[in-house]
Amino acid sequence: MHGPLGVLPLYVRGLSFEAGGARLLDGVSFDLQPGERLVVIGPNGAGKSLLLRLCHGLLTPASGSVSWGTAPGALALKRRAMVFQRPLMLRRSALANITHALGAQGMARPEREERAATSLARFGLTHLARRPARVLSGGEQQRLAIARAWAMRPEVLLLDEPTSALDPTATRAIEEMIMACHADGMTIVMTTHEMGQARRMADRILFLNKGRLVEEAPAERFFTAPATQDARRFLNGDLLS
Ligand SMILES: Nc1ncnc2c1ncn2[C@@H]1O[C@H](COP(=O)(O)OP(=O)(O)OP(=O)(O)O)[C@@H](O)[C@H]1O
Repeated sequence: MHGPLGVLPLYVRGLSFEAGGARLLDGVSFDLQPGERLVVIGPNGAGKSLLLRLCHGLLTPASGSVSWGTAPGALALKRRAMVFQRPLMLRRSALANITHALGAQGMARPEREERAATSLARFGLTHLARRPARVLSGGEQQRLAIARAWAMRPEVLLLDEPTSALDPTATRAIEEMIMACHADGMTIVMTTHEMGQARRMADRILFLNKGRLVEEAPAERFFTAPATQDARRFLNGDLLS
């Protein structure tokens, strides 16, 4: 999945974001290497969603830079996909939501149909193909959103709290899908509130607090021996936003 013009590594340097006169993200720097599962955690309002949105180009930084590999801009955008907390579905069938997204990327119709069907089958969702996407349950919609993202064959999948509105069964299904995307070669960046999920999913942790990157560490080390007092307090449930 990584062509010569890939989007990785990602280099984020001194990234800041301001709104309403407030500095909401302040000087965040990190790298992302191919094949990683990077999980961004931190209290409410820490800036996790902002960081993902800035990385995906949905927001413009006040200062600093986001630099995605060597692929030129338009191609780099095609090579990453973002999944939101509440999926955006068009008023059409589950299958058509995928074919539409592929069409928007310029894929020819016969290939779109085949790719969309393959994607639903990959995740055991074929039975939903003809159902209107908007009447699917929250968990089904999120599974469809990930199948749609997978269909684009991105190098990088960005997920912003993909399970926060879901029950434990649906959460497990989504986690398995994300792991399957990773097994298929995609690099994963996700935010979560749920520390059990962060432990299950992460190779590496970025811990944000009040718009700053407080700690960056391999997941095992972060959870067994956090280096900062803020991270220790957060893991003990004592650090509130
Ligand atoms: N476009 C915006 N304009 C003004 N303030 C914003 C904007 N987007 C986010 N914020 C504020 O920036 C801060 C960080 O928001 P962000 O959504 O990134 O936090 P988060 O870490 O994802 O939190 P949560 O875990 O609650 O989702 C919050 O105080 C939020 O209210």
